[in-house]
Amino acid sequence: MSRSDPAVRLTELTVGFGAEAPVILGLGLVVAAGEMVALVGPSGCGKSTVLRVIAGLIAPRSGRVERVSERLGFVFQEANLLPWRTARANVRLGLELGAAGDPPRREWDRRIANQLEAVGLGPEHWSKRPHELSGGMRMRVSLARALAPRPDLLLFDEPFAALDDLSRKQLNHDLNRIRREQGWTGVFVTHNVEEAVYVSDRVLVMAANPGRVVAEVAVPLAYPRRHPRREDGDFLTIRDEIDAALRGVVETVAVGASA
Ligand SMILES: Nc1ncnc2c1ncn2[C@@H]1O[C@H](COP(=O)(O)OP(=O)(O)OP(=O)(O)O)[C@@H](O)[C@H]1O
Repeated sequence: MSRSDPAVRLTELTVGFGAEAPVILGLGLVVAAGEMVALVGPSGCGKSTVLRVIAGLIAPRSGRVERVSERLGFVFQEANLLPWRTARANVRLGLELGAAGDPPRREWDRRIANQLEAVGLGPEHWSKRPHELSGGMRMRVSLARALAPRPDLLLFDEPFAALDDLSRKQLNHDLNRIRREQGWTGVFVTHNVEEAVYVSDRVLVMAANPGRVVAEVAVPLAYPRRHPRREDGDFLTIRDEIDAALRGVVETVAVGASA
């Protein structure tokens, strides 16, 4: 794909494990450069699998996977920090594992400091080890580690699901700011519809058995996005539309199960 192409394009994707029936069937997904797309859907519909296919960790049975850039970051629900390393040294790991010579070593300290500041972690925390940080702070370190090599594409697998509601909302807000500042493309898996609407430009609703996209809802809300947004009519309309699509998916499953 050339530079003007979408950042990610999945075409007629079918994925299965072993001899089992496919878990994803005929899925298509196009993510424009700079766009954030959220994936929601019932447990087991294949959201994480889609991320792993995009990352090249799983080969599909059939279909095409196209990605403009190899510069990819992955953020998981667990921060997965090295317990013996400080916050700063954990972010350094992102550079150690990145492309050799990029950025040059003399720029590492500045890059690490910039990313820790971008994710809202002050210098007073940089020398702390993970057990001295809160869950929200650990996630911020994890985010900084993924951002440090300056990826073009970030894949988020329920990154804030284990956090309390306030921390999650704060991180949603900060993520929007960081994306605006840094301009990467993202695919964000979540079970939380409000979060999906808050952090994305478009929400795709997936159904299970087999996993596929059944609805697509645009989120034409301008930055900055406010919390709480209960008074924001557009936000509620969009959230309700996604909720209705999800209810449809779950009811279909229930009817299928009783048939
Ligand atoms: N490595 C694997 N081997 C066999 N089956 C797998 C493997 N990975 C995923 N699956 C199956 O593929 C289906 C989709 O799993 P996936 O984790 O992508 O769903 P999900 O939508 O992310 O679920 P959740 O919301 O619960 O995290 C599930 O039925 C799961 O059991």
